[in-house]
Amino acid sequence: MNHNAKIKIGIVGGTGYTGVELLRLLVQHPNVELTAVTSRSEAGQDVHGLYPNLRGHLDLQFTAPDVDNLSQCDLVFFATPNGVAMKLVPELLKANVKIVDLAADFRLKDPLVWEQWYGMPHACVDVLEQAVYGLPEMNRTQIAQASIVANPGCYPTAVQLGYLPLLEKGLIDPQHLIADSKSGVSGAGREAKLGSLLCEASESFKAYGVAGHRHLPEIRQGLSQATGSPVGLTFVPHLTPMIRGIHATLYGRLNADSGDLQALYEARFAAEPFVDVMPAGSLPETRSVKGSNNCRIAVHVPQGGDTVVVLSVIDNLVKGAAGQAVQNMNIMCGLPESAGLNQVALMP
Ligand SMILES: NC(=O)C1=CN([C@@H]2O[C@H](COP(=O)(O)OP(=O)(O)OC[C@H]3O[C@@H](n4cnc5c(N)ncnc54)[C@H](OP(=O)(O)O)[C@@H]3O)[C@@H](O)[C@H]2O)C=CC1
Ligand SMILES: CC(=O)N[C@@H](CCC(=O)OP(=O)(O)O)C(=O)O
Repeated sequence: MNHNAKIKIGIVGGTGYTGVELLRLLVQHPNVELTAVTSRSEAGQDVHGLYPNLRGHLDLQFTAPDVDNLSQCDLVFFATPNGVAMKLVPELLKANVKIVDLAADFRLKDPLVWEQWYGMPHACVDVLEQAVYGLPEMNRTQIAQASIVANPGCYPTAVQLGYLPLLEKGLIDPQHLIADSKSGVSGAGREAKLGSLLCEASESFKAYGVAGHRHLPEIRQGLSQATGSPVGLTFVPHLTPMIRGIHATLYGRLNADSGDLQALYEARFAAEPFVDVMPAGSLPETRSVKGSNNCRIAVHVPQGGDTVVVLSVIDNLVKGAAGQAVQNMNIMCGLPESAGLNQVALMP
């Protein structure tokens, strides 16, 4: 790709929380030009009319999601509910448009598993086969060659990054992994839902999806790739009364000779621009990554026992969605991986 010409970008689903987060990041990206931002409900309206944070940064109107219009782009992000992208992507790929899907349409390699968890048959199994799972810390080389990237889910990003070093080295029992994970309410999207109301979600804390959450097969698929064989995982998500952030507390039973885990984590992520292994004994906070594309990780072995506890935090809308999507775009387009992604988190 010619680095002097700006990459023409389309966003399908520009009114949602991940859509506006893509806009926040991309208006400051040096190598892109936003050419199409879609919304069915806001078509014809100024984007900055809905999101005043973009006033002075973007002069564009929402348009209806039209394939002919989107085909003029070099790369299109889908920030839409599950099941939307798979209907439009085949035509866009034929028009040589690269795709990053923030939804789950292309994340699960087995179409029957997808149907089981998402309740609908897959619309383009051939495209599913060519899609690359967009966790750069695992699949960077394949992402660089991909026409279509499946951006990981928010919980799966925090959980997989936290477990990878231990599983790659075979240091924990892969059959009894426990991922106790908490998310802010923006993880549920902008659409009106009872559970997202202030009076329902604030000043309270609860688990959900204990019997089975659709991120379970996604995390299992990624961790099985890391170990080379199926893993056993108990994944319990929780809703916390905050807007952004994911905190995953990950447990594993150590094998006898596990060695210096702090050194292992530091070495595994030394070259990763967006994974910060914190000093021994640290307790990462979600606010330390709020608004940034970082994952901060700390590794503990309480009382020197046989259980390792890994703490992994991300912003669900950034490393868990839009930031990782831009990171994938950078890799796919041969740009510096950190281009447009150097935001420092907001504290407090
Ligand atoms: N929120 C988060 O933290 C994360 C979300 N994701 C995933 O990213 C995707 C987007 O999430 P989020 O931004 O939270 O969702 P929202 O509900 O906030 O936004 C959805 C967007 O999609 C558009 N849309 C809805 N239906 C269609 C359709 N049939 N055709 C075209 N556009 C449509 C909506 O606009 P309009 O109706 O006006 O067209 C809206 O802009 C989802 O798949 C979600 O699971 C992934 C990781 C984290
Ligand atoms: C707090 C909350 O509701 N979180 C969402 C997950 C976030 C997400 O959007 O994940 P996908 O991209 O895989 O759909 C949930 O549990 O359904």
